[in-house]
Amino acid sequence: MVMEELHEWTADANKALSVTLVRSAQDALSVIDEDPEARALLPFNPAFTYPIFGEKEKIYGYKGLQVEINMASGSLKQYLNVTYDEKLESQADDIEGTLFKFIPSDYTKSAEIFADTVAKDAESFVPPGTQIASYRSNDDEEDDVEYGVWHCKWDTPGFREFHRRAQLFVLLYIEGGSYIQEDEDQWEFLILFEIRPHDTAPTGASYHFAGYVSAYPFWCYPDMVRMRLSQFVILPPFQGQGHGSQLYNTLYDYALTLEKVAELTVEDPSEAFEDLRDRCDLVRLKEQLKDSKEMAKGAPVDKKWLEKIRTEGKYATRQFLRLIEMLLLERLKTNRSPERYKAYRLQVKERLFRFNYEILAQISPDERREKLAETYKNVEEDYKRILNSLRPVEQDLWEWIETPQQSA
Ligand SMILES: CC(=O)SCCNC(=O)CCNC(=O)[C@H](O)C(C)(C)COP(=O)(O)OP(=O)(O)OC[C@H]1O[C@@H](n2cnc3c(N)ncnc32)[C@H](O)[C@@H]1OP(=O)(O)O
Repeated sequence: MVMEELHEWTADANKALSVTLVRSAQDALSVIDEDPEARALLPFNPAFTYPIFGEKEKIYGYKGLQVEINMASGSLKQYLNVTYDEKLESQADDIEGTLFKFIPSDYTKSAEIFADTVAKDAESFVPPGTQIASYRSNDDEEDDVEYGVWHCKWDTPGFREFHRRAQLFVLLYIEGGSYIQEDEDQWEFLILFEIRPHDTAPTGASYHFAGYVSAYPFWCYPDMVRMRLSQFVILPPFQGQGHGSQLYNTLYDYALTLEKVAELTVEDPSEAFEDLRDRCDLVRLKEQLKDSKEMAKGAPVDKKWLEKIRTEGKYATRQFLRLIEMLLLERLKTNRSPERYKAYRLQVKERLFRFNYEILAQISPDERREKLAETYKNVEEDYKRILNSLRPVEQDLWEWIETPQQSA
Protein backbone atom coordinates (compact mmCIF):
# COMPACT_ATOMS: atom_id res chain seq x y z
CA MET A 1 0.00 0.00 0.00
CA VAL A 2 1.36 3.46 -0.91
CA MET A 3 2.08 5.96 1.88
CA GLU A 4 -0.92 8.13 1.07
CA GLU A 5 -3.32 5.25 1.30
CA LEU A 6 -1.70 3.99 4.48
CA HIS A 7 -2.26 7.43 5.99
CA GLU A 8 -5.95 7.37 5.06
CA TRP A 9 -6.47 4.14 6.94
CA THR A 10 -4.53 5.19 10.03
CA ALA A 11 -6.26 6.95 12.92
CA ASP A 12 -4.64 8.96 15.73
CA ALA A 13 -5.66 6.90 18.76
CA ASN A 14 -5.66 9.96 21.06
CA LYS A 15 -8.30 11.58 18.87
CA ALA A 16 -10.30 8.49 17.90
CA LEU A 17 -10.75 7.40 21.53
CA SER A 18 -13.04 9.42 23.78
CA VAL A 19 -14.51 8.97 27.22
CA THR A 20 -17.89 10.28 28.35
CA LEU A 21 -19.21 10.24 31.90
CA VAL A 22 -22.94 9.73 31.73
CA ARG A 23 -25.00 10.84 34.73
CA SER A 24 -28.48 9.57 33.90
CA ALA A 25 -30.23 8.10 30.93
CA GLN A 26 -31.94 11.46 30.57
CA ASP A 27 -28.63 13.38 30.76
CA ALA A 28 -27.26 11.25 27.99
CA LEU A 29 -30.04 12.53 25.75
CA SER A 30 -30.12 16.15 26.90
CA VAL A 31 -28.93 18.99 24.73
CA ILE A 32 -25.40 19.67 26.01
CA ASP A 33 -25.50 23.45 25.45
CA GLU A 34 -28.53 23.92 27.62
CA ASP A 35 -27.45 21.63 30.39
CA PRO A 36 -26.08 23.30 33.53
CA GLU A 37 -23.80 20.31 34.08
CA ALA A 38 -22.70 20.37 30.47
CA ARG A 39 -18.97 20.36 31.13
CA ALA A 40 -19.17 17.09 32.96
CA LEU A 41 -21.11 15.52 30.12
CA LEU A 42 -18.83 16.40 27.24
CA PRO A 43 -16.65 13.62 25.85
CA PHE A 44 -12.94 14.06 26.49
CA ASN A 45 -9.90 12.61 24.77
CA PRO A 46 -6.95 10.87 26.39
CA ALA A 47 -3.55 12.49 26.75
CA PHE A 48 -1.82 9.16 26.12
CA THR A 49 -2.79 5.89 24.46
CA TYR A 50 0.67 4.37 23.93
CA PRO A 51 0.26 1.82 26.75
CA ILE A 52 -2.81 0.50 24.89
CA PHE A 53 -2.28 1.07 21.17
CA GLY A 54 1.53 1.14 21.05
CA GLU A 55 4.27 3.75 20.97
CA LYS A 56 2.98 5.53 17.85
CA GLU A 57 -0.55 5.85 19.29
CA LYS A 58 -2.13 4.84 15.97
CA ILE A 59 -4.99 2.53 15.05
CA TYR A 60 -4.79 1.00 11.63
CA GLY A 61 -7.45 -0.21 9.19
CA TYR A 62 -10.36 2.20 9.58
CA LYS A 63 -11.74 5.41 8.10
CA GLY A 64 -13.86 7.74 10.25
CA LEU A 65 -13.07 5.75 13.38
CA GLN A 66 -14.62 6.61 16.75
CA VAL A 67 -13.94 4.55 19.85
CA GLU A 68 -16.31 5.71 22.57
CA ILE A 69 -15.95 4.50 26.11
CA ASN A 70 -19.06 5.71 27.88
CA MET A 71 -19.06 5.31 31.64
CA ALA A 72 -21.84 5.57 34.18
CA SER A 73 -20.54 8.58 36.13
CA GLY A 74 -20.73 6.88 39.54
CA SER A 75 -19.87 3.20 39.25
CA LEU A 76 -17.90 3.74 36.00
CA LYS A 77 -19.64 0.73 34.41
CA GLN A 78 -18.76 0.88 30.75
CA TYR A 79 -20.42 0.89 27.35
CA LEU A 80 -18.07 0.42 24.44
CA ASN A 81 -19.19 1.81 21.11
CA VAL A 82 -16.84 1.47 18.14
CA THR A 83 -18.04 3.11 14.91
CA TYR A 84 -16.36 3.77 11.54
CA ASP A 85 -17.20 4.63 7.95
CA GLU A 86 -15.02 1.95 6.37
CA LYS A 87 -12.88 -0.94 7.55
CA LEU A 88 -10.12 -2.97 5.90
CA GLU A 89 -11.65 -6.22 7.03
CA SER A 90 -8.65 -8.53 6.85
CA GLN A 91 -5.95 -6.14 8.08
CA ALA A 92 -7.63 -3.82 10.58
CA ASP A 93 -6.39 -3.68 14.17
CA ASP A 94 -8.57 -5.54 16.64
CA ILE A 95 -9.74 -2.60 18.76
CA GLU A 96 -12.01 -4.45 21.14
CA GLY A 97 -9.50 -7.26 21.59
CA THR A 98 -6.82 -4.68 22.46
CA LEU A 99 -9.03 -2.74 24.86
CA PHE A 100 -10.20 -5.97 26.45
CA LYS A 101 -6.77 -6.34 28.11
CA PHE A 102 -7.19 -3.01 29.88
CA ILE A 103 -10.86 -2.73 30.84
CA PRO A 104 -12.81 -5.21 32.96
CA SER A 105 -14.90 -7.70 31.04
CA ASP A 106 -18.24 -6.52 32.45
CA TYR A 107 -18.62 -3.73 29.86
CA THR A 108 -21.61 -3.76 27.52
CA LYS A 109 -21.96 -3.03 23.82
CA SER A 110 -25.68 -2.41 24.10
CA ALA A 111 -26.94 1.18 24.40
CA GLU A 112 -30.17 -0.09 26.03
CA ILE A 113 -28.38 -2.08 28.73
CA PHE A 114 -26.13 0.91 29.38
CA ALA A 115 -29.09 3.32 29.68
CA ASP A 116 -30.57 0.93 32.23
CA THR A 117 -27.27 0.73 34.14
CA VAL A 118 -26.96 4.52 34.23
CA ALA A 119 -30.54 4.93 35.49
CA LYS A 120 -29.87 2.40 38.28
CA ASP A 121 -26.55 4.07 39.06
CA ALA A 122 -28.19 7.45 39.59
CA GLU A 123 -30.69 5.89 41.98
CA SER A 124 -28.56 3.52 43.95
CA PHE A 125 -24.81 3.97 43.46
CA VAL A 126 -22.98 5.04 46.61
CA PRO A 127 -19.20 5.46 46.76
CA PRO A 128 -17.27 2.56 48.27
CA GLY A 129 -15.43 3.12 51.55
CA THR A 130 -15.59 5.77 54.25
CA GLN A 131 -16.12 9.44 53.58
CA ILE A 132 -13.27 11.40 55.18
CA ALA A 133 -13.73 14.92 53.78
CA SER A 134 -16.13 17.20 51.98
CA TYR A 135 -16.01 20.69 50.56
CA ARG A 136 -18.10 23.00 48.43
CA SER A 137 -17.02 24.58 45.19
CA ASN A 138 -18.84 27.33 43.30
CA ASP A 139 -16.58 27.63 40.29
CA ASP A 140 -19.24 26.29 37.97
CA GLU A 141 -21.09 29.61 37.85
CA GLU A 142 -24.00 27.85 39.43
CA ASP A 143 -24.95 27.26 43.03
CA ASP A 144 -22.47 25.63 45.37
CA VAL A 145 -21.66 22.07 44.40
CA GLU A 146 -20.64 19.61 47.07
CA TYR A 147 -17.70 17.24 46.72
CA GLY A 148 -16.66 14.39 48.97
CA VAL A 149 -13.56 12.23 49.40
CA TRP A 150 -13.85 8.53 50.24
CA HIS A 151 -11.09 6.35 51.67
CA CYS A 152 -10.75 2.75 50.43
CA LYS A 153 -8.42 -0.21 50.68
CA TRP A 154 -8.52 -3.41 48.62
CA ASP A 155 -10.80 -5.07 51.17
CA THR A 156 -13.38 -2.23 51.07
CA PRO A 157 -16.60 -3.82 49.76
CA GLY A 158 -17.10 -2.98 46.08
CA PHE A 159 -13.77 -1.20 45.75
CA ARG A 160 -11.81 -3.75 43.71
CA GLU A 161 -14.48 -3.78 40.97
CA PHE A 162 -14.64 0.01 41.04
CA HIS A 163 -10.86 0.35 40.82
CA ARG A 164 -10.64 -2.05 37.87
CA ARG A 165 -12.79 0.42 35.93
CA ALA A 166 -11.18 3.63 37.27
CA GLN A 167 -7.57 2.60 36.66
CA LEU A 168 -7.94 3.15 32.91
CA PHE A 169 -7.55 6.88 33.67
CA VAL A 170 -4.02 6.21 34.97
CA LEU A 171 -3.01 4.94 31.53
CA LEU A 172 -4.87 7.69 29.67
CA TYR A 173 -3.59 10.67 31.71
CA ILE A 174 -0.45 9.88 33.71
CA GLU A 175 2.71 9.77 31.60
CA GLY A 176 4.49 6.51 32.34
CA GLY A 177 1.50 5.32 34.40
CA SER A 178 0.80 1.60 34.73
CA TYR A 179 -1.62 -0.65 36.59
CA ILE A 180 -0.80 -1.60 40.17
CA GLN A 181 -0.81 -5.10 41.64
CA GLU A 182 -3.96 -6.13 43.46
CA ASP A 183 -1.99 -8.58 45.59
CA GLU A 184 0.01 -5.78 47.24
CA ASP A 185 -2.44 -5.35 50.05
CA GLN A 186 -1.08 -2.17 51.64
CA TRP A 187 -2.38 0.22 48.98
CA GLU A 188 -4.63 3.05 50.16
CA PHE A 189 -6.92 5.12 47.95
CA LEU A 190 -8.82 8.37 48.21
CA ILE A 191 -11.60 8.85 45.67
CA LEU A 192 -13.21 12.17 44.83
CA PHE A 193 -16.91 12.36 43.96
CA GLU A 194 -19.19 15.22 43.06
CA ILE A 195 -22.38 14.96 45.14
CA ARG A 196 -25.66 16.12 43.59
CA PRO A 197 -29.05 16.22 45.29
CA HIS A 198 -31.22 13.42 43.89
CA ASP A 199 -34.76 13.26 45.29
CA THR A 200 -35.52 9.63 44.55
CA ALA A 201 -32.20 8.12 45.70
CA PRO A 202 -32.27 6.57 49.21
CA THR A 203 -29.37 8.80 50.33
CA GLY A 204 -30.98 11.86 48.70
CA ALA A 205 -27.93 12.24 46.47
CA SER A 206 -26.20 10.90 43.37
CA TYR A 207 -22.40 10.59 43.17
CA HIS A 208 -20.16 11.32 40.19
CA PHE A 209 -16.51 10.28 39.98
CA ALA A 210 -14.05 13.16 39.54
CA GLY A 211 -10.62 11.67 40.30
CA TYR A 212 -8.55 9.60 42.69
CA VAL A 213 -5.17 9.10 44.28
CA SER A 214 -3.35 5.94 45.32
CA ALA A 215 -0.60 5.75 47.94
CA TYR A 216 1.64 3.02 49.30
CA PRO A 217 3.31 2.87 52.73
CA PHE A 218 7.01 1.94 52.63
CA TRP A 219 9.11 1.10 55.65
CA CYS A 220 11.01 4.06 57.03
CA TYR A 221 13.87 3.63 59.51
CA PRO A 222 13.57 2.66 62.34
CA ASP A 223 9.90 1.75 62.84
CA MET A 224 7.79 4.17 60.84
CA VAL A 225 6.39 4.26 57.31
CA ARG A 226 6.88 6.66 54.44
CA MET A 227 3.56 7.16 52.63
CA ARG A 228 4.34 7.41 48.93
CA LEU A 229 1.73 9.07 46.73
CA SER A 230 1.83 7.01 43.58
CA GLN A 231 -0.94 7.82 41.10
CA PHE A 232 -2.94 11.01 41.10
CA VAL A 233 -5.55 11.91 38.52
CA ILE A 234 -8.33 14.48 38.24
CA LEU A 235 -10.56 13.88 35.22
CA PRO A 236 -10.37 16.57 32.51
CA PRO A 237 -13.88 18.03 33.08
CA PHE A 238 -12.87 18.73 36.70
CA GLN A 239 -9.31 20.01 36.16
CA GLY A 240 -8.24 23.60 36.88
CA GLN A 241 -10.95 24.20 39.48
CA GLY A 242 -8.97 23.46 42.62
CA HIS A 243 -10.06 19.80 42.99
CA GLY A 244 -6.50 18.49 42.63
CA SER A 245 -5.45 20.76 45.49
CA GLN A 246 -8.39 19.64 47.63
CA LEU A 247 -7.66 15.96 47.03
CA TYR A 248 -3.94 16.37 47.72
CA ASN A 249 -4.65 18.31 50.92
CA THR A 250 -7.10 15.63 52.02
CA LEU A 251 -4.44 12.96 51.52
CA TYR A 252 -1.96 15.07 53.48
CA ASP A 253 -4.42 15.63 56.33
CA TYR A 254 -5.14 11.91 56.35
CA ALA A 255 -1.41 11.05 56.49
CA LEU A 256 -1.03 13.45 59.43
CA THR A 257 -3.62 11.46 61.39
CA LEU A 258 -1.68 8.20 60.98
CA GLU A 259 0.85 7.80 63.79
CA LYS A 260 2.97 5.35 61.82
CA VAL A 261 3.49 7.76 58.93
CA ALA A 262 6.75 9.74 59.20
CA GLU A 263 6.48 11.57 55.89
CA LEU A 264 4.53 11.91 52.67
CA THR A 265 6.56 11.49 49.49
CA VAL A 266 5.61 11.52 45.81
CA GLU A 267 6.62 8.99 43.18
CA ASP A 268 7.85 10.49 39.93
CA PRO A 269 5.67 13.65 39.90
CA SER A 270 4.78 15.43 36.66
CA GLU A 271 5.59 19.15 36.41
CA ALA A 272 1.95 20.15 36.83
CA PHE A 273 1.71 17.97 39.90
CA GLU A 274 4.94 19.36 41.38
CA ASP A 275 3.49 22.86 41.07
CA LEU A 276 0.27 21.78 42.74
CA ARG A 277 2.22 20.12 45.54
CA ASP A 278 4.47 23.16 46.05
CA ARG A 279 1.51 25.52 46.24
CA CYS A 280 -0.44 23.34 48.66
CA ASP A 281 2.60 22.62 50.86
CA LEU A 282 3.53 26.31 50.98
CA VAL A 283 0.10 27.25 52.28
CA ARG A 284 0.28 24.41 54.81
CA LEU A 285 3.76 25.30 56.03
CA LYS A 286 2.93 29.00 56.30
CA GLU A 287 0.01 28.12 58.54
CA GLN A 288 2.25 25.84 60.62
CA LEU A 289 4.83 28.64 61.02
CA LYS A 290 2.43 31.50 61.58
CA ASP A 291 3.35 31.98 65.25
CA SER A 292 7.05 31.26 64.83
CA LYS A 293 9.77 33.92 65.07
CA GLU A 294 12.61 31.79 63.61
CA MET A 295 11.92 32.58 59.97
CA ALA A 296 11.92 36.33 60.62
CA LYS A 297 15.62 36.11 61.49
CA GLY A 298 16.36 35.05 57.89
CA ALA A 299 19.11 32.69 56.68
CA PRO A 300 20.87 30.68 57.95
CA VAL A 301 17.94 29.08 59.73
CA ASP A 302 18.67 26.89 62.75
CA LYS A 303 18.94 23.28 61.56
CA LYS A 304 17.59 21.66 64.74
CA TRP A 305 14.53 23.87 64.66
CA LEU A 306 14.04 23.06 60.98
CA GLU A 307 14.16 19.32 61.63
CA LYS A 308 11.57 19.68 64.40
CA ILE A 309 9.17 21.53 62.07
CA ARG A 310 9.82 19.01 59.29
CA THR A 311 9.02 15.98 61.41
CA GLU A 312 5.93 17.63 62.92
CA GLY A 313 4.62 18.44 59.44
CA LYS A 314 5.69 15.04 57.97
CA TYR A 315 7.40 16.68 55.00
CA ALA A 316 9.94 14.81 52.90
CA THR A 317 13.40 16.37 53.46
CA ARG A 318 14.17 17.84 50.04
CA GLN A 319 10.64 19.16 49.61
CA PHE A 320 10.72 20.74 53.08
CA LEU A 321 14.04 22.51 52.51
CA ARG A 322 12.77 23.86 49.17
CA LEU A 323 9.62 25.17 50.87
CA ILE A 324 11.64 26.89 53.59
CA GLU A 325 13.81 28.47 50.89
CA MET A 326 10.71 29.72 49.10
CA LEU A 327 9.33 31.26 52.29
CA LEU A 328 12.67 32.93 53.05
CA LEU A 329 12.82 34.32 49.52
CA GLU A 330 9.30 35.64 49.87
CA ARG A 331 10.33 37.56 52.98
CA LEU A 332 13.16 39.18 51.03
CA LYS A 333 10.56 40.85 48.85
CA THR A 334 9.71 43.28 51.60
CA ASN A 335 12.74 42.97 53.89
CA ARG A 336 15.21 44.45 51.40
CA SER A 337 18.60 43.74 52.93
CA PRO A 338 21.52 42.83 50.61
CA GLU A 339 23.24 41.05 53.55
CA ARG A 340 20.20 38.91 54.15
CA TYR A 341 19.94 38.16 50.46
CA LYS A 342 23.58 37.06 50.44
CA ALA A 343 23.06 34.84 53.51
CA TYR A 344 20.02 33.40 51.77
CA ARG A 345 21.95 32.55 48.60
CA LEU A 346 24.58 30.81 50.71
CA GLN A 347 21.97 28.69 52.48
CA VAL A 348 20.43 27.60 49.18
CA LYS A 349 23.81 26.90 47.61
CA GLU A 350 24.86 24.85 50.60
CA ARG A 351 21.86 22.60 50.10
CA LEU A 352 22.42 22.41 46.36
CA PHE A 353 26.04 21.46 47.03
CA ARG A 354 25.08 18.70 49.45
CA PHE A 355 22.37 17.30 47.18
CA ASN A 356 24.64 17.32 44.11
CA TYR A 357 27.88 16.42 45.90
CA GLU A 358 28.72 13.39 43.74
CA ILE A 359 28.82 15.44 40.54
CA LEU A 360 30.25 18.66 41.99
CA ALA A 361 33.11 16.91 43.78
CA GLN A 362 34.49 15.76 40.43
CA ILE A 363 34.96 19.20 38.85
CA SER A 364 37.39 22.07 39.52
CA PRO A 365 36.53 24.72 42.18
CA ASP A 366 35.96 27.35 39.47
CA GLU A 367 33.69 25.14 37.46
CA ARG A 368 31.91 24.18 40.67
CA ARG A 369 31.27 27.81 41.58
CA GLU A 370 29.94 28.48 38.10
CA LYS A 371 27.71 25.41 38.13
CA LEU A 372 26.32 26.27 41.57
CA ALA A 373 25.63 29.87 40.54
CA GLU A 374 23.82 28.67 37.44
CA THR A 375 21.74 26.12 39.36
CA TYR A 376 20.98 28.71 42.03
CA LYS A 377 19.72 31.12 39.38
CA ASN A 378 17.31 28.54 37.98
CA VAL A 379 16.12 27.60 41.46
CA GLU A 380 15.44 31.24 42.39
CA GLU A 381 13.53 31.84 39.15
CA ASP A 382 11.44 28.76 39.79
CA TYR A 383 10.69 29.83 43.38
CA LYS A 384 9.56 33.24 42.15
CA ARG A 385 7.30 31.61 39.58
CA ILE A 386 5.68 29.44 42.23
CA LEU A 387 5.34 32.29 44.75
CA ASN A 388 3.87 34.53 42.04
CA SER A 389 1.27 31.91 41.22
CA LEU A 390 0.09 32.17 44.83
CA ARG A 391 0.12 35.97 44.96
CA PRO A 392 0.47 37.34 41.41
CA VAL A 393 -0.34 40.92 42.47
CA GLU A 394 2.98 41.17 44.30
CA GLN A 395 5.15 40.25 41.31
CA ASP A 396 6.81 43.67 40.96
CA LEU A 397 8.12 43.51 44.54
CA TRP A 398 10.87 41.23 43.21
CA GLU A 399 12.44 44.01 41.21
CA TRP A 400 15.14 44.86 43.75
CA ILE A 401 16.44 41.29 43.63
CA GLU A 402 18.74 40.89 40.66
CA THR A 403 19.94 37.31 40.71
CA PRO A 404 23.75 37.45 40.61
CA GLN A 405 25.50 35.48 37.86
CA GLN A 406 28.49 34.39 39.93
CA SER A 407 29.22 33.31 43.50
CA ALA A 408 27.08 34.31 46.48
C1 LIG B 1 2.49 11.28 41.13
C2 LIG B 1 1.66 11.48 39.93
O1 LIG B 1 0.70 10.80 39.72
S1 LIG B 1 2.10 12.71 38.84
C3 LIG B 1 0.82 12.79 37.65
C4 LIG B 1 -0.23 13.76 38.03
N1 LIG B 1 -1.40 13.51 37.22
C5 LIG B 1 -1.54 13.92 35.94
O2 LIG B 1 -0.71 14.58 35.36
C6 LIG B 1 -2.80 13.45 35.27
C7 LIG B 1 -3.52 14.54 34.50
N2 LIG B 1 -3.67 15.78 35.23
C8 LIG B 1 -4.39 15.87 36.38
O3 LIG B 1 -4.90 14.91 36.91
C9 LIG B 1 -4.56 17.26 36.95
O4 LIG B 1 -4.47 18.20 35.94
C10 LIG B 1 -3.52 17.59 38.05
C11 LIG B 1 -3.55 16.54 39.14
C12 LIG B 1 -2.11 17.68 37.48
C13 LIG B 1 -3.93 18.94 38.64
O5 LIG B 1 -5.24 18.85 39.15
P1 LIG B 1 -6.24 20.10 39.11
O6 LIG B 1 -7.50 19.73 39.74
O7 LIG B 1 -6.31 20.59 37.72
O8 LIG B 1 -5.42 21.08 40.05
P2 LIG B 1 -5.90 22.48 40.63
O9 LIG B 1 -7.15 22.93 39.97
O10 LIG B 1 -5.91 22.37 42.08
O11 LIG B 1 -4.70 23.41 40.17
C14 LIG B 1 -4.37 23.44 38.77
C15 LIG B 1 -4.52 24.84 38.17
O12 LIG B 1 -5.80 25.38 38.38
C16 LIG B 1 -5.70 26.62 39.05
N3 LIG B 1 -6.82 26.69 39.99
C17 LIG B 1 -6.83 26.23 41.24
N4 LIG B 1 -8.02 26.51 41.81
C18 LIG B 1 -8.76 27.11 40.87
C19 LIG B 1 -10.06 27.62 40.84
N5 LIG B 1 -10.83 27.58 41.93
N6 LIG B 1 -10.53 28.16 39.70
C20 LIG B 1 -9.73 28.22 38.61
N7 LIG B 1 -8.48 27.75 38.58
C21 LIG B 1 -8.00 27.22 39.69
C22 LIG B 1 -4.42 26.55 39.76
O13 LIG B 1 -3.90 27.86 40.03
C23 LIG B 1 -3.59 25.82 38.77
O14 LIG B 1 -3.17 26.72 37.79
P3 LIG B 1 -2.00 26.42 36.73
O15 LIG B 1 -2.55 25.41 35.78
O16 LIG B 1 -1.73 27.73 36.11
O17 LIG B 1 -0.84 25.86 37.51
